[in-house]
Amino acid sequence: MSDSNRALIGLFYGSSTCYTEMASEKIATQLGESLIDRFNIADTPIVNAQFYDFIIMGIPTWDYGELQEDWEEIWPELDDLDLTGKKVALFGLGDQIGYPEWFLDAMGYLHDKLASRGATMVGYVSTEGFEFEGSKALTPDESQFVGLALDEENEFDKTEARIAAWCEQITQEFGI
Ligand SMILES: Cc1cc2nc3c(=O)[nH]c(=O)nc-3n(C[C@H](O)[C@H](O)[C@H](O)COP(=O)(O)O)c2cc1C
Repeated sequence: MSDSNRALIGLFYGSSTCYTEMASEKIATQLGESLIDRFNIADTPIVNAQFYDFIIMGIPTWDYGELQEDWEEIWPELDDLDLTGKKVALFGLGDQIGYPEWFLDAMGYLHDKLASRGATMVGYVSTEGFEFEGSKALTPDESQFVGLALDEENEFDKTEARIAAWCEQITQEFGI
């Protein structure tokens, strides 16, 4: 894709049963399709994220606190990214009732990896209203998740409002 065809924001997601993919569509609709190029990491090399100054990444947690399989496969490639000067916002999908001790863990792993590659991480949200026992996706004071928290198993009815509020938040934090 040439520079002139590229949108402002690059969104990269992995998804095994399509929930993260559907959330990525809703986020693109909310922010405006013309602002976003959306990629499934199963088909697009993650190094392409470097073309964008504003990056969104979506990751579900699987198998008791593990990375979703496509993220797991490309994980070593994240070490080659230079994200200096880039702003990155994450969204994570999980199940706070089925897996309360590992809620959204994978988003936490991705957050720490990208921060170590120089990214400025934005898009944190309050944990208020969620019920879980443990999560690797929390800020040090445990008051916030390090990205948008979505639970399509138990709180699908809250997803739309959560996405709308978060998109407004990251638009401000991106400064676009
Ligand atoms: C076998 C299995 C294991 C899961 N393990 C976790 C987990 O450890 N932590 C969590 O927060 N959610 C867990 N989930 C919930 C998924 O993250 C959730 O279903 C998510 O929406 C899947 O997203 P995807 O369809 O994009 O892959 C698990 C779901 C399944 C079916």
